[in-house]
Amino acid sequence: MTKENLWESLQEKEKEQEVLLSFSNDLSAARDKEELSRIIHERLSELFVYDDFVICTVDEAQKMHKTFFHFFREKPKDYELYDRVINGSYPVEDGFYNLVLASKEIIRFDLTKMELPQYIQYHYNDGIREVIAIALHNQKRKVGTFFLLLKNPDTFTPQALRLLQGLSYQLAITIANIIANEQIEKQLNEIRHYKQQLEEENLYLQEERNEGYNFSEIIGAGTEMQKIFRLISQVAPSDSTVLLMGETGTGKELIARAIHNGSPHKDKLMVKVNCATLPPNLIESELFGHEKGSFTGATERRIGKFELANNSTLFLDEVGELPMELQSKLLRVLQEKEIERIGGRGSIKVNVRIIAATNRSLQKEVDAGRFRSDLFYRLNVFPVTLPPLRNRKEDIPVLTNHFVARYARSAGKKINTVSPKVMESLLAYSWPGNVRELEHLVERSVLLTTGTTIRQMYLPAGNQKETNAGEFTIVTLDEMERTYILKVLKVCKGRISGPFGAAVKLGLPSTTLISKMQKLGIKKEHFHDPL
Ligand SMILES: Nc1ncnc2c1ncn2[C@@H]1O[C@H](COP(=O)(O)OP(=O)(O)OP(=O)(O)O)[C@@H](O)[C@H]1O
Repeated sequence: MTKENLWESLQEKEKEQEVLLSFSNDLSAARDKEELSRIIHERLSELFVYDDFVICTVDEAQKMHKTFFHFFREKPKDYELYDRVINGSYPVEDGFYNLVLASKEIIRFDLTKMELPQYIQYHYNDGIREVIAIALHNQKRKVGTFFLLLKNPDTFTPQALRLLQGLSYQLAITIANIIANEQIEKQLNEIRHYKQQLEEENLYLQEERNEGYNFSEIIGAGTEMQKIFRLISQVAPSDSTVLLMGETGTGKELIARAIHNGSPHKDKLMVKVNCATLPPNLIESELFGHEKGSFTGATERRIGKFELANNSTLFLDEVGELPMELQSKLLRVLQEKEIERIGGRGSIKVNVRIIAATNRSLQKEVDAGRFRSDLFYRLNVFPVTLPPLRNRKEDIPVLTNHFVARYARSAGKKINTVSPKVMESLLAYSWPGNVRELEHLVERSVLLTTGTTIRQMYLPAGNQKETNAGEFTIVTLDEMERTYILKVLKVCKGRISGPFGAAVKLGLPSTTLISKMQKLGIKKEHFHDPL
């Protein structure tokens, strides 16, 4: 080599080093695939003539490879086919890919002279005739491959190949970093998901605590409740769906909690949804959750009660109130054991034990066409019907004493019993509101009592059996009015307004009746047909 040639060659090498250095600097700044592709394309176009490029990655076991990024100049004609080919996963050992991966040098493939694997055949059909391929190594690990696709072969000089070889090291490092970043991002998303789940659980627990439930004490010495206890202990340890039926206030929720507490999931939270109190447009989101922006008002992603109850129990209270559309969705979830968040892209597997409760007869609802029969059969796996309090009078004394003790304790009073006369009136009363009504009555009486014995309890009029002809119980005007309105509502089958509604019968505008009902604490469940 002459002095001039040597000098030229040195200058050329120096230029190459410069190009490599600045290219490497650019590459190391790439944070994601898109940025990486933009940098590669901008910089490579300054140096070489090529059509497309593809970066592939190999899996941990070095058995399969797939496309990491494909840069194309012309939009694929058959996008469906393109999508299938590019998103496919292919074995490394195909007589093509393994050659590239094993080689430390750049390999040039003349596609007209060889048998082509499917993913290369696709590019060949698109007019590509030469592939310049290089393996990407990061430290000792093979990360993947880089393919330059050329429609017009032979445009590459030995200098261009050298440059490409030099670039492959930085390229491998960048790709390994991007993959690591993607994994970290994925893990962060999972952590965010669990954090959100924990926050929701926490919030839920606080709400539950505020409601002040006491799960451990279910009173029921009589034969009716003893039968229920036997049923509960049979079903609790299994994962069977339970349908609790019974009038309002008979203790369905209490029993649901007892079943959960006797189940293998007792250490987890039992999640409750009241299907009657949620506005119909929110039930779906409440049950299945929603993604951010999936509807107006969905400012944050929210996981639904089904997801919250994963590997635990979901208590669907007042399930008979579920709108028809939601009934179908619930049925699908129960059958397929997976949910879809509103606005979500995929389904999420859930393992949830269902306890449903209703104070309506679901069979009657099915007959009336208001409840899907297939959902009814799904829920009616293990039905338990709680008896109304009037049919288990033997429990009234012990329940009364239990509530007296509880409310006296919390009021800081030394009340320990009720007078025989009061007990007699409690036993004679028909208890339309069941145990809840008894509980509230005792609570009120405890507050009004000054001595150690409750001597007076103000039972609503109209429901007592006459103990002595000619005797009548004095009640407040509010109680009288409440009982009368309830009676009229029952006669009117729960209709408030309209020509056959209670308002017309009572000679009141329906708005006045509604506000009276609110004032007197009359709720829908008080005048719905009991079972
Ligand atoms: N056997 C019982 N022993 C002690 N307390 C009871 C019993 N049954 C019900 N209660 C109490 O009565 C109240 C009403 O019970 P619960 O909420 O479980 O009834 P429910 O049938 O679910 O009512 P609804 O249908 O109106 O939701 C609760 O405070 C509960 O603790």
